Amino acid sequence: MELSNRLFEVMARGLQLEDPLLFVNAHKGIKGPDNTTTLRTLYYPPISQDIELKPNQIRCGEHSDYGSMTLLFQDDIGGLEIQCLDGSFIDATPIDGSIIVNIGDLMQRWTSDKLVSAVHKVGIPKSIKKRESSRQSIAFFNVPDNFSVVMCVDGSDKYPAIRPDDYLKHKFYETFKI
Ligand SMILES: O=C(O)CCC(=O)C(=O)O
Ligand SMILES: [Fe+2]
Repeated sequence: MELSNRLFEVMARGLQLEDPLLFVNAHKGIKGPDNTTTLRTLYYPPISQDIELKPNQIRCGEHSDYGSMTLLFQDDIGGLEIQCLDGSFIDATPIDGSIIVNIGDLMQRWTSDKLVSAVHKVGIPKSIKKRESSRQSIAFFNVPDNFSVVMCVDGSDKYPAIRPDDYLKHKFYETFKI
């Protein structure tokens, strides 16, 4: 949480916002009932050699995270890939002691596309040894408070103002059509 707040402040200062704590303040309810920030551990079971893989088999499908910012801790197995602006994917090769910072969709809306949400997926490691090991990652999905309003910080109307909980409902609907 402390690290997220430091990064939120750095982002706001980098964007030269009038209020450098704008993003920090929109996450103040993080421990309460009106904030859906989540810490999730993700376990990918080992893939033994006798398992038949489909062509282009992946461990986690292509997506961007819907919140403001995700801090992602991965082990040394690898497989995470990030999409570049030209549409190709590059490996986010694990670096010991590092954390991956992914911008989420709500931050992209908030900053009128100045910060772009990172499309990513988890593929199968090429090395047999790594494939046969399980993979563990931990994601800290930051989401602004339900009652905050995400509106373009540059004063434009590129995206209509939206509450994070309404945005989540809209995303669920788009994904599952329920
Ligand atoms: O396990 C990973 O490295 C990524 C997981 C992920 O992207 C997600 O859960 O949103
Ligand atoms: Fe993700």
